[in-house]
Amino acid sequence: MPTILGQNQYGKAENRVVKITRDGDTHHIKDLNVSVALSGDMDDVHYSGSNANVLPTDTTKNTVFAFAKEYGIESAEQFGIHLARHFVSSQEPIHRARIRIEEYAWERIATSDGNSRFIGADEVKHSFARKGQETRVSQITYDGENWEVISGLKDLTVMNSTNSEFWGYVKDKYTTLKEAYDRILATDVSARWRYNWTSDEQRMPNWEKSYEQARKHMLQAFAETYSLSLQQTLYQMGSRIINSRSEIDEIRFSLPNNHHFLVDLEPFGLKNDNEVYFAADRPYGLIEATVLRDGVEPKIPVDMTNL
Ligand SMILES: O=c1[nH]c(=O)c2[nH]c(=O)[nH]c2[nH]1
Repeated sequence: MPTILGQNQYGKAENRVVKITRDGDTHHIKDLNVSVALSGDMDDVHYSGSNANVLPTDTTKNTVFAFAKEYGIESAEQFGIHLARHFVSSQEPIHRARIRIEEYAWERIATSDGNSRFIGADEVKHSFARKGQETRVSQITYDGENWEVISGLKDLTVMNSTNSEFWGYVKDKYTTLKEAYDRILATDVSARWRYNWTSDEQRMPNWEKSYEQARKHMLQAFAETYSLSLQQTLYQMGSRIINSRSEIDEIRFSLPNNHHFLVDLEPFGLKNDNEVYFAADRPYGLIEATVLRDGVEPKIPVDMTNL
């Protein structure tokens, strides 16, 4: 049965590039998921396996990261235009380039007090929360006499583009991790907190206000902690809530460490001065712990934050 090749395209999909632009100590983030699809004179590679017209998909990936440094990311559209033009105009066999880009929006974490050296008027200059995606959750249990209310949130994605280090850890024969003195710290917060209210219906907490305040304190602690580990940041987030909200006795966190690896741009003659990162999705470190008011029995189940 004779066959012919139909429409075809190829390239590297889902290049997760994060670009930090430093304007003094104010940082700006562009966080993109860039997919490259090229087409042109590609009959030979399909029919005979000749790669003579094939720019490797690996090269298309490198180009995305190198262009983030060389041209910056002014907008997704502008970045896509640069890339598409480059592939079509620099490679004779390539006639068409389709660049698809998803952009993840971030907003600065607001603070109430201006007393931290990291804080401007009312925003942290290097701390961001991803726009509009967290889910608020709660679990209410009643046995006819007593109530147990556990509230929380999941998928609250936050990032500090500086003020995070990780060093001084155990090194054995399998350790390859390099010590970091200025890294990105990013996580998707999953937290559950337990209210100490159990019965007096006249003295029920204001659930809406309590949620807003717990979320706010958690975010402020994330933004304001100069972090030596995600574990340390977790503890600060938890104790800030316990110390500022008397109605909450216990909080449990599950925090993935969303790794951002500096891209080696030296092969392209470019210096990466903590600007261009590859946002890896897996594997990730997973840091989990409960923070309790002193003297209180822990009651939040260990696995609850993973639900
Ligand atoms: O904040 C961190 N805590 C760790 O336990 C850890 N382990 C690791 O490889 N990187 C990190 N980062």
